[in-house]
Amino acid sequence: MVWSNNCLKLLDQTLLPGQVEYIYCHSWERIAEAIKKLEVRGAPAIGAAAAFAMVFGAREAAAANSWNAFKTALLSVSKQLAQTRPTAVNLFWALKRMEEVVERFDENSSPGEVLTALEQEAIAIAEEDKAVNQKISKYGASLFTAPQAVLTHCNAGALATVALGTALGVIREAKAQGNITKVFVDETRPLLQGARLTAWELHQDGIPVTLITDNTAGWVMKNKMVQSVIVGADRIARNGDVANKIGTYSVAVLAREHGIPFYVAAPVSTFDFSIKTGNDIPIEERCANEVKSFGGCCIAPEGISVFNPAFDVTLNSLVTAIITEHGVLRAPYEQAIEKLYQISKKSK
Ligand SMILES: CSC[C@H]1O[C@H](OP(=O)(O)O)[C@H](O)[C@@H]1O
Repeated sequence: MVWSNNCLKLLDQTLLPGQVEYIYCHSWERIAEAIKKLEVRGAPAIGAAAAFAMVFGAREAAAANSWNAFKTALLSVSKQLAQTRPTAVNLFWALKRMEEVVERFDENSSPGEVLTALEQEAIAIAEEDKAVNQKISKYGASLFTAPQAVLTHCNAGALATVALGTALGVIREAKAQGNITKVFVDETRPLLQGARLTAWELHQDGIPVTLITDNTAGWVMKNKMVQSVIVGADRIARNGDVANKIGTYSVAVLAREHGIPFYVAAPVSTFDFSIKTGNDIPIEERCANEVKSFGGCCIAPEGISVFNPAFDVTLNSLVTAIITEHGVLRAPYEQAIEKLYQISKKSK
């Protein structure tokens, strides 16, 4: 994503890999639509996009005739952005950061001052994500100490973040260090973020990719074709339970069964310090048609019921390590995440 000349330029991820086309957003409503339609997706990317949406929202709200009316109008925009997708906590983390900027001002502040501060905060959120992913990549690569094949699920790459990616950032760094021989990519039904996005990203980088169907992951592990698994995350609870794309839990159970390490790469902004366990993570359910059709063709009988959760929750007991910008966390996760929480508070 690129912010320039009062426009947020987004790569339309619904058209990849066949078409590389951009969306030029000049309003908070267009960004909200892009998040809902997964034209922009991935927890950190959603957060950064929402931050820029708040910049547009503030400019619209600045037409209000009082400070309180401005704040009320902007809060309304924030609430509507919060309705776009429920699981990725980065969305709410970014909205909160933008709202906190407004609290630094009052009715005596000039509108220009407030708008400039909000734009600077959105830019900071985007720039921080790039730096955070570089740190995650370095810490994560330290776990790959010998050449190996790795499996990943969904897309936690540059497309899911502002740049570089979380899980794919680790894979890129480990590859640069000579420790990734091949990446097995789960296609990731129903929206195929793995086949369409991760395979595209890694292929562009010249990293050897082998695409598999989601139900091949177990057989790949059983046949010792991979030595590790790494995925991203959308929300991590204080006990280390991890919400991620549907199918992640199954991969984690298979990895445990086959004695393969299961790594999660995620920034502090993906931790929800307000919830104790994964039971409290809201799981987005999406429309039935995403499952009942494929490429515009009906693949199931009309009238049948569909259960289409976009995420699942991997229990902390199945997670070998969580890679963050402050280092690698290991069990017991309650203590490790409490330390992370203290570090994150100090770094504010
Ligand atoms: C680096 S966060 C990526 C995370 O987000 C994806 O979900 P979606 O494509 O629905 O936004 C998936 O869970 C990825 O692991």
